[in-house]
Amino acid sequence: MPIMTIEDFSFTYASAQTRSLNNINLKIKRNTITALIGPSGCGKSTLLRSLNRIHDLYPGNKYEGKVMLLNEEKNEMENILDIKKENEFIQLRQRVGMIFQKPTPFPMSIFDNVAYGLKISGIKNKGELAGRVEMALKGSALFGEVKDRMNKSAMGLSGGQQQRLCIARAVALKPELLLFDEPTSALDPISTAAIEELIVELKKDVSIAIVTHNMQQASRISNYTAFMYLGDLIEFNETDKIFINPEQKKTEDYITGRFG
Ligand SMILES: Nc1ncnc2c1ncn2[C@@H]1O[C@H](COP(=O)(O)OP(=O)(O)OP(=O)(O)O)[C@@H](O)[C@H]1O
Repeated sequence: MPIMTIEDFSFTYASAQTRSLNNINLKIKRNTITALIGPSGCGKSTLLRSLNRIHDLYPGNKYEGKVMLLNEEKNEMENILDIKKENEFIQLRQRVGMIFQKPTPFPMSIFDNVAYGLKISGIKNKGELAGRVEMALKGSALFGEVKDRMNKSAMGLSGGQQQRLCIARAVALKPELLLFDEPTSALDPISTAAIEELIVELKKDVSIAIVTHNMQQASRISNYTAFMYLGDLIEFNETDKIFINPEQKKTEDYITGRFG
C-alpha cells in the first residue's frame, strides 16, 4: 500500500478566484523519494503544503477531493482533509513533517531545538529525551559535529548544519512522510551534497516528497518524478523514464530546457 494517495485533488487559495491545483492524482510509495518539478508558479509548493495541511495556518482555503494517509496500525487509508481538531493537526504534522527552503532553527540551544517537538508530544523523561535527541542528530548526520556544543545556540551553526538540525527536529518525531520544499536552494554545493546524501539515507525509514527547481537534483536522488504545469499534473512516472523517455511533449520540452 502507498503511504499517501492524492485523489482528484484541487486547491483554491482563500484570496484567489481560480484553482491553483486541478484534479491531481498521485501515489507516494513507501520508502521512496518522489520529486515534484515544473516551472515557477505551477503549484509544486501548493501541493506539497497540502500534504500536511500547513496551509491551514491561514483560514479560508478550499480543498476538494481526497488526500489519503496510511494509518499503519489499522492498515487503513484516512482522509487528512477531514481533520478539524487542533490536536489532530498537531498529530498530522508529526506524522508528516516539513523542511523549508530556508533553515528555520529556533533561537535556543541545539539540544532544545530537537527536544522541542518531543516535549510537545509528551516525552518528559530526561533520559529518554536525551536518547531520542542523540538518535535524531545521528540520523541527520550532525551528531559528530555538535556533540560537544549541545547547549550552545543553534543560531551559531552554518546554513547547512542548521538545515540538518531542522531535519533532525522532524526526524525525532519518527514521521512517516517527510516533505522537503526546496531544501538546498539556500545552500552552497558542499552543504547541498550533504543534504542530498542524507535524504537518500533517510528513505530507509521514511517516505519522502521533495519540491526542487534543480532537475539534476531530482534525477540524482528521486525514484519517482511528477511534472506539473499550470496547476495540472502533466506526467508522473519513475524518474529515469521522465528524464530519459517522457511520454508528454510538455515534459520533454521542460526537461530539455525549452521553457521554464
Ligand atoms: N498565498 C497565496 N494566495 C493566492 N495565490 C497563491 C498563494 N500562494 C501561491 N499562489 C498561487 O498559486 C499558484 C501556484 O503557486 P506555487 O507557489 O505553489 O507554485 P510553485 O510551483 O511552487 O512555484 P515556485 O517554483 O516559484 O515556488 C501560483 O499561481 C501562485 O500565484
